[in-house]
Amino acid sequence: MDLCIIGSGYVGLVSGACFAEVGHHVVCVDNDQRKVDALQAGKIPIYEPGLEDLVHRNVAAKRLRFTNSIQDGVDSSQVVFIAVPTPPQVDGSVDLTYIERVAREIAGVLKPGEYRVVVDKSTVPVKTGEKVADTIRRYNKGAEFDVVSNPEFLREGCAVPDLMNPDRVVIGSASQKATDLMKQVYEPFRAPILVTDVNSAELIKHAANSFLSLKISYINAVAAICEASGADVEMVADGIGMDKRIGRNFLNAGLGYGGSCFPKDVKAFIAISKQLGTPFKLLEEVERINAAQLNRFIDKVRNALWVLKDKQIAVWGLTFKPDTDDVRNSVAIELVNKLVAEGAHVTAYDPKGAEKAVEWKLIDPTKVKLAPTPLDAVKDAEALILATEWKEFSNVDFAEVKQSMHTPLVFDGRNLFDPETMAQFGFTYHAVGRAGGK
Ligand SMILES: NC(=O)c1ccc[n+]([C@@H]2O[C@H](COP(=O)([O-])OP(=O)(O)OC[C@H]3O[C@@H](n4cnc5c(N)ncnc54)[C@H](O)[C@@H]3O)[C@@H](O)[C@H]2O)c1
Ligand SMILES: O=c1ccn([C@@H]2O[C@H](COP(=O)(O)OP(=O)(O)O[C@H]3O[C@H](CO)[C@@H](O)[C@H](O)[C@H]3O)[C@@H](O)[C@H]2O)c(=O)[nH]1
Repeated sequence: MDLCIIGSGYVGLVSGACFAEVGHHVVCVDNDQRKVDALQAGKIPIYEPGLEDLVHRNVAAKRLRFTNSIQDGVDSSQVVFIAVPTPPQVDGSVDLTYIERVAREIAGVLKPGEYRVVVDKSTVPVKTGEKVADTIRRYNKGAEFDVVSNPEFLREGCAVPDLMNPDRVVIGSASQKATDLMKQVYEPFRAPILVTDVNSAELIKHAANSFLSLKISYINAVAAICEASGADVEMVADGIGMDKRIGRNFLNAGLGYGGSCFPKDVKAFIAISKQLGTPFKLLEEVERINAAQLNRFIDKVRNALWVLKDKQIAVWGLTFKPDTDDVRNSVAIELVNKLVAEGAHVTAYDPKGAEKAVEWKLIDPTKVKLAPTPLDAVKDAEALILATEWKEFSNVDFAEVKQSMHTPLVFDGRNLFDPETMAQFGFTYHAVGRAGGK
C-alpha cells in the first residue's frame, strides 16, 4: 500500500522504514528542512540499532523516500499517519499545537473524491481524534476521510524489533472501511490486532505508559525498604516477577524512569484525569517516588564523600537508557547537573549520547569534561557513578579502573555490576536496594 508519515522523528522514521521493509511504499514528510536534507543524503539523524541499514535498503529499493511536502505525501498515499511531537505544557497537560497544525495542513491538501485514512500515531489525550476530525471538516467541508487512532508502543534502543514484531497493534476506529485498510497495513506483521473505538485506543497508550512507570516506581519504593532492612531488591524482584501475573519486566530498580515518554505521559494522564473530573492520585505518588529516587541516590554519594564540592567524580552513561543516543529527560543528565551544581568536578563518558547532550545544551561542556573512553573518565576519580547500563560497561577491565581511580568507590545506579565481583576487585560498592548497597 501507499503510506505517508508526517513527522520523521523517532516514531515516523522507524515506523516508515519498517512499513517499507514489509513491502509498503512509504513517503516520510518533515517540516524540518535540515532533517529532510540529511535523510535524502542517506544520513540518519538518530542512533537506533539496525535502523541505518533498514533505511538504506528500502530507499535503494524505492520503497522509502523523504520530502518536506505534505501535499506530495497526502496525494500519493491512501493512509496518512501523524507522528509529530506532543510535548508537555507547564501544567503537565499536552501541547496539541503540532497535531492541530498538521490536521489543518492535511485539510488544506485533501482533494474531493479522494478518500484518506488519517491515523494518529502520536501519543495524545483521549478525545483528540474527535478534535482532529472536527478540524479537518472545518477547514475542508467536502473532505472524505476517517480518523483512526493507532498508538505506537516502540521502545527506543530496540525500536526496529519492537515494530517488526509488536506484542499487539491497537486500531481505534469508528469506520469499517478505515479498519479494513488499517488491517491491510498491518497484515504483513502477523501481530495480534485489537480493534477498539477511537477514545479507548487513545486511552490505552497513556494507561500503558503510566502502568509501566508505576511498576518502576513500585520496585524503587521496595528498593528503599530493602536498603533500610538489609534485603536485596534484585532477589525480591526475581521473587515477585516469577509470578506470571506480575512478570519480571520493568521491575529493575535504579535511578528512576526518564526519557521522552514516561515523564511526559504520566504527567499528561494526571492532567487528563483531572480535566475529566476523576483525579488519578496514585500517579502523583508514582512521580513523587521517581523524583525521590535520584535524590536518595545522590544522598548516598554525599554520605560517602561528605562534601561534593571539588570532588573528582566520573559518570558512565548520559543517555536515558542504553542503545540510543537520546538524552531527552535523561536521569543521568539530571544527576550530572546536580553534582555540578554542588561544585563537583564531573568527567562523563557515554558511547553515543555525549554529542547530543552538548548540541541540545543539556550539559555545559565548560563545566562537565567529556572523556573519549570509560577508562579516561575514571582517571584520578574519587568516585565512579554508573548512570546508564550500557553493555560495554560490563566489559571494562576493572583492575585497570581501580588502578586509574584515586579512590576505589563505585555507585551503581542501575544495579549492573555483581557486588561480589566488585568486592573482589577491591571496590567499595554501593548499588540501589541491594545488600551492601547502603
Ligand atoms: N520516541 C518514542 O520512543 C515514542 C514511542 C511511542 C510514541 N511516541 C510518541 O510519538 C510522537 C512523536 O514522538 P517522536 O519521539 O518521534 O518525536 P520527534 O521529535 O523525534 O519527531 C517528531 C518530528 O515531527 C516533525 N514535525 C513537527 N511538526 C511537523 C509538521 N507540521 N509537519 C511535518 N513534520 C513535523 C519534527 O520536525 C520531528 O522531526 C509523540 O507523541 C510521542 O509521545 C514516541
Ligand atoms: O525496569 C525498568 C525499566 C525501565 N526503566 C527506565 O524507564 C525509562 C523508559 O524505559 P523504556 O520503557 O525501556 O524506554 P522508552 O523508549 O521510553 O519506551 C517507553 O515509552 C515509549 C514511548 O511512549 C513506549 O512506546 C514504550 O512502550 C515504553 O516502554 C528509562 O529511563 C529506563 O531506564 C527502569 O528504571 N526500570
